[in-house]
Amino acid sequence: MLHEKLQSIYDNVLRRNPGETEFHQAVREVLESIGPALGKHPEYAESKIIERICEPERQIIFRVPWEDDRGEVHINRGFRVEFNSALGPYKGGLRFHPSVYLGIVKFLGFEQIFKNSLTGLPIGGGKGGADFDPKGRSEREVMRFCQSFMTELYRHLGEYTDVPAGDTGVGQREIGYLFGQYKRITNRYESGVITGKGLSYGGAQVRTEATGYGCAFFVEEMLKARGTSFDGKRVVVSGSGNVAIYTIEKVRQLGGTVVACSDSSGYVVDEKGIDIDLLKQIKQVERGRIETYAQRRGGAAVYVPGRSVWEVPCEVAMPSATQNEITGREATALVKGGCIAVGEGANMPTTPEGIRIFQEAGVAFGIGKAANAGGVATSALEMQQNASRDSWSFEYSEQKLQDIMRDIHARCLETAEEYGMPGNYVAGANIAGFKRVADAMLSLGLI
Ligand SMILES: NC(=O)C1=CN([C@@H]2O[C@H](COP(=O)(O)OP(=O)(O)OC[C@H]3O[C@@H](n4cnc5c(N)ncnc54)[C@H](O)[C@@H]3O)[C@@H](O)[C@H]2O)C=CC1
Ligand SMILES: O=C(O)CCC(=O)C(=O)O
Repeated sequence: MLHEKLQSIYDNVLRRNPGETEFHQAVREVLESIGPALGKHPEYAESKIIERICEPERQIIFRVPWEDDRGEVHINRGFRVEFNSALGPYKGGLRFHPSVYLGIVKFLGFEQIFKNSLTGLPIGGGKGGADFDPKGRSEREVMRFCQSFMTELYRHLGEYTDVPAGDTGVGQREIGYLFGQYKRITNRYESGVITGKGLSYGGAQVRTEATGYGCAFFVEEMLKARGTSFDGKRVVVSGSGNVAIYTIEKVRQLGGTVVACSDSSGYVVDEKGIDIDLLKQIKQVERGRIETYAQRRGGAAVYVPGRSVWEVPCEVAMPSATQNEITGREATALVKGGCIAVGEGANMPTTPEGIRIFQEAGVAFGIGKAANAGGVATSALEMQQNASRDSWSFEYSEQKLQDIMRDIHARCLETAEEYGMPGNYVAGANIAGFKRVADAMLSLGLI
């Protein structure tokens, strides 16, 4: 239930952004949390801070024409939503996936405002992407697409303006092509204009691993707060992309056993624990399907096509694939199967009903904007290194990431406690993330 004033703001968001259901969901979740902060700070309402936060500062939509290997012309749609720059340049990834439309980019950009604020680092919120499907495309086709995408986007970017990175469908390969085209068009070696770069041309140690490692560190803190640890825990991770792979790797180092992971075609169960080297070979080198993993593991693993990985019982669930993958049905099954903690590596992977079920069952629920903030935080560290023409060691960078995740965890818990909702990471993350942005917006005046 929303407070009357917040309901009217939400109704206005629905009216002004018709059909953008994922954006509506993301806004509602934040509005449901921040009521108590508004009670303590009437100045936010007086200056219409919430109405302003819900309206992007700028939305860019553009045509992306490109030619495939047979000479056929394709037209895709590109997006960049520059949501909020009160804390720093717009910062957030690019998603290449056929499902991308304005509502998805706006939900991701909106989440990014609060996530970036929670890191404590000087980064605003933005997100972008295209309805391009890289699956099945050749190297050359992907390169031509990235070049055409950047040929329009470059004019909106800059290390002090807007700094993209990767997300679903955009990894180090695509970042290389995007940065190469930016450099070519502008004739500037402006390393800090994009993050997630390769180590040979301005990338930072640990950025590739950061979202998954960070999520594992966050869950470790949640478990510690409940007097337990990953040690001996049975863990399920959805997806098998960037976030999933490094979540699996770190969970194993922390003593847990990841028994299942997935892709959009199905899932694999490997009771002895997912073989991370094999998974990396299939997914990162060969860009193959998860079914191949079970084939190569012989009898040790089983492939289950076309079903949700959330039917596999576990003590810790780490959704790392896509939005709304855990609905009320999956959450109920997870609780019945003995799940005690959830760490969201993906953005908004749990529906509002799923969140309610976890919270009512007393499951430690680590919301994505806190649990997966390690990726963007390490991007901000990459920007710091680029600005000072420096590069830090892996060990130093990983320690920084772990410290940041511990701080975020502590901030969520302290804020939830302060506002009378102890242990509620959703409320803690939303209120703490919101307050920092709101205070900066008040200081900057009506802009
Ligand atoms: N890359 C990053 O640094 C960050 C990513 N995220 C979020 O994490 C999630 C995953 O992103 P990445 O790992 O970067 O993307 P990716 O493109 O590397 O991997 C995505 C994975 O999800 C799987 N997947 C997609 N749709 C699926 C479905 N319907 N059912 C089952 N599996 C499905 C794909 O098969 C693939 O294994 C997204 O929600 C993204 O927004 C969040 C924070 C940072
Ligand atoms: O590293 C970044 O700038 C963005 C990461 C991202 O897209 C996310 O946090 O969802």
